[in-house]
Amino acid sequence: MSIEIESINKQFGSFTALGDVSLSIPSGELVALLGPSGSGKTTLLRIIAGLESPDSGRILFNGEDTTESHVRERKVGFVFQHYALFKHMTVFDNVVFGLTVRPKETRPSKGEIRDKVTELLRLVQLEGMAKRYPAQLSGGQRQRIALARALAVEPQVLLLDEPFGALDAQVRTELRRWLRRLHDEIHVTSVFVTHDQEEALEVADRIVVMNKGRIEQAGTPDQVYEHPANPFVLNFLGNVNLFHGRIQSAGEGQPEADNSVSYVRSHDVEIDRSQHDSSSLKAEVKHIQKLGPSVRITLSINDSESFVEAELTRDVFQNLDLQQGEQVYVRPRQVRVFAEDYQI
Ligand SMILES: Nc1ncnc2c1ncn2[C@@H]1O[C@H](COP(=O)(O)OP(=O)(O)OP(=O)(O)O)[C@@H](O)[C@H]1O
Repeated sequence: MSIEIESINKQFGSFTALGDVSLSIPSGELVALLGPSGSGKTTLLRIIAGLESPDSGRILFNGEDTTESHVRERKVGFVFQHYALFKHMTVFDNVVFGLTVRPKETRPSKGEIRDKVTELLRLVQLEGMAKRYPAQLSGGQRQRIALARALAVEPQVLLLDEPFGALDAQVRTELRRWLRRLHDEIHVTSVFVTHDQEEALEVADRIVVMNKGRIEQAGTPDQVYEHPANPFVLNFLGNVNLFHGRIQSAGEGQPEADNSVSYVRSHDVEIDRSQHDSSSLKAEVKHIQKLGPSVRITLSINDSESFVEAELTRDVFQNLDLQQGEQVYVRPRQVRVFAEDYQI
């Protein structure tokens, strides 16, 4: 089922939660709504679901206006961050809940329901757990059961609001890979909300970057990462350094614009012991912070007030054998230039 979001506006009092948001989601796509807290992701998701109505604009499912139709008629499945399963019910009963509450005429037979649960538990890789209670499952397993429950009613659209937000980092990583594989298997049009750029980059077919109730950019993970439309997107998808005016990057010509701001991602800053070329800037190592597989170095550029952050792999850091207080050279590998007046 395709989703068409047409010029959606939503105010809460005088606050604009969504300002003229339009987006086309083709059938079968897995889309991530990515943005900082308060950017309007959940509001948009709730409007797609029919849990909230827009002040103006339309939502079309397969070309049909659903704006007035009730949440039950929209055939959407939900998974929320804290979608508590019914504690007193087994996994089996939780998964089939949406089917057993249907009127008799449309309710599947007991045999059909049993087959369905077996199939769904296979899909979420929790075969053999039908008789357990939620308290006997891990957080990650519970979210997979929540997903099985959402899928039981054969939704045309699956909406996920920070589905792995409450889980620890390792389980989160496992589950997002698993969600990607699951989507490759079932191809249901899915929209998931996240503020975690890594999660969006890894899972989604397309990322919609939101900020202050507007869409800053929509594109494939490669497009938004490699060709950010503006400094907000660049900054949100990785740490950046900001230089007023022009700076030269290694291997590239000098940027043209005069009143421009240059942005360099931390992992695009190279540190050398000797001056490489005219793009090298002399700097002092101020601070070294080890972050698992990478190391973040803060440097101050000599004869200026500017600080630069460089992110190095452990290997590169160890080879350089950097010490706090040392004089080195920094070289931006890739510089992106945007007009000065853009606010991050
Ligand atoms: N029912 C409401 N009444 C008033 N303000 C609201 C309501 N719902 C949301 N808002 C406001 O609208 C803005 C957007 O909220 P929304 O939940 O869509 O953001 P979000 O991007 O999903 O953020 P988060 O990642 O923190 O959940 C926020 O500033 C929020 O306070």
